[in-house]
Amino acid sequence: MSFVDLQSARKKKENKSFVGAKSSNAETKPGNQDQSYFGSDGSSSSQQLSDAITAQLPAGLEVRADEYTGRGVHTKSHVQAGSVLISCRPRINIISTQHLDVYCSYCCERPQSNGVLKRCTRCRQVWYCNAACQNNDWSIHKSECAALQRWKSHAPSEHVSVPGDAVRCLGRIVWTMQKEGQDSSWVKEFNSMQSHRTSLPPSAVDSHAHLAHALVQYLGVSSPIELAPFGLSSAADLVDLISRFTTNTFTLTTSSLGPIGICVSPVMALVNHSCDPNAVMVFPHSSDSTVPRPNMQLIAIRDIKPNEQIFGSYVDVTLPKEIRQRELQETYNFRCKCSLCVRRDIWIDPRESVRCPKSCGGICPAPIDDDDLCRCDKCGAVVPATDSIVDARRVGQEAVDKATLVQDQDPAKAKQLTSNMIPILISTGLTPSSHPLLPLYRIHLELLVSTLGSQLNQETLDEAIRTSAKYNAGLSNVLTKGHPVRGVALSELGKLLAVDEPSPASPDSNPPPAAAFPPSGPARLRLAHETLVRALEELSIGFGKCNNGGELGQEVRRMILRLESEMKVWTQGVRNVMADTRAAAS
Ligand SMILES: C[S@@+](CC[C@H](N)C(=O)[O-])C[C@H]1O[C@@H](n2cnc3c(N)ncnc32)[C@H](O)[C@@H]1O
Repeated sequence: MSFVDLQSARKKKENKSFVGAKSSNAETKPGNQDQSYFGSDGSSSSQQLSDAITAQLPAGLEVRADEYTGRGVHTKSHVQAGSVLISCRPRINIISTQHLDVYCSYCCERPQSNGVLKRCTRCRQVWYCNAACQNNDWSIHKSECAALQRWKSHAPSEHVSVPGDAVRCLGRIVWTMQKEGQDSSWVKEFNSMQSHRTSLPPSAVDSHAHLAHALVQYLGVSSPIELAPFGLSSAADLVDLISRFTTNTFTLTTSSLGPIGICVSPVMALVNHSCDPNAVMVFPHSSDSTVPRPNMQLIAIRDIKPNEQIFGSYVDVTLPKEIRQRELQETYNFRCKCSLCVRRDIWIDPRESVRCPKSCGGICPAPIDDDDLCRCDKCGAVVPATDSIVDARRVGQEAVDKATLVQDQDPAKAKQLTSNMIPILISTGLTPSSHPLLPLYRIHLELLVSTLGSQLNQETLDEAIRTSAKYNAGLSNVLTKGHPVRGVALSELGKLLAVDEPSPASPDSNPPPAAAFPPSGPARLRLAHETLVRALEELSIGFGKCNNGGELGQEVRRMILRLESEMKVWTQGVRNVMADTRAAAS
């Protein structure tokens, strides 16, 4: 439906207007009392776009709505890849339970070198950098502190002595509402976010009910009337709260994309999803200490034309379409119709591809059913034994699920799963970007890297480098250049290559080092340098040019300089030896 169609549809909706393209126009100015918009499920919603949200949008951006995706953020002018589109401190953030003693619960930073976090002496669950962070957090932690103590006193065992992340985040949302009042801009901002209460899929009803139950317990409320001070006067309000939370929450990450918590930012929540995004949300941790932490940024990873919509991604876009669609439907309640999901041309998705059986260099679609006829895109060769590929992918998916589940508690078991499954999937012809080979490479790499700290040996280091190289090759086929996931993975590969070799191959070893991967000695250093330079290029886009690639970009830059001086020493050493040899011969 076009913008004009939308306006006529709007007229049929009794006097209501929507937040539209002409946001500067008085008729559609955000904050008008009669505003509503068409939700992505086609029903009209009463969410109003709060003035406080539009005030946070930079001048070059505006909110427009369409019938399918609801409101979304559009650019008014040309934007270059690597530009910061929105920068803000999330309104609410919490640190995940397993990281509570690692990251400050106010600024979400790790303590500076040699520093340690300090624990709240009352609840003994939440940690801060210093008294300043604790004071800044106290107005909300005050209620949280009492609730955490109450929860712990009723917990049946030590490992459930802290409520789940979602419940703790919901707690902070409602205590902020209570503290700031029902007419506050926070309540307006929160309530203007999308809710799917009227169209919840059956799969979501149980999880919402479970969350609601845990929240009520956490708040220490024993009757519905006691929810009134939080602005929750009916069960519908409670479902709305949880639906808004589920639909609009972001993962809080480190400067290298490690998940450490969750956060809510109503302005960022206006960004719609695409499986082929032109922007990403990151926490770059730039060196500018004047920026309030945590600092969340929306960054363009492609050049964006004027009037284009900005899309982030809500799910892992390296996953195949079927899995992405399922996750988007279950959590966000929509069927994705992005350019990648509706692609109709003859195109083989690298996420589901196998190598040509005749090794011509082409690829074939991975069979979904035993009787699929799959041909190479270059030479037309037919993929044989499709049933074994279908089976291997199914078992591979099971291995991914199981390895993910046991990765932290039983890494040896997880490694056994990945070590067994990877060669099977390679032998069926899956390409490195194919699912489930790509996530298996990632998990296997994480497991190898985690053992390197305690037992650095050449064999494990080399295996980690080979796995990382495969993982990077896979990512480069499915993610745009400059996507931060690519930058982080490349920097990891560069760092592994730069590790001092515990027992480098001798020049006369068999096979000759020049033919082996990874190379040894100076060739390895050169490759490390080249990889880190490429990583820095990608990080400078994905974590923002003005942030110099964020904290990780700065670390990579320092490593590049160190390698350059190391390589100079090598080169000088070789020159000296040659000069000595010449002198001795003459
Ligand atoms: C974080 S909100 C994004 C802003 C939202 N459109 C609004 O009006 O507030 C997420 C919700 O937006 C809608 N949405 C986001 N991306 C979409 C897409 N590509 N297609 C359809 N609906 C989408 C879905 O309803 C989803 O649950």
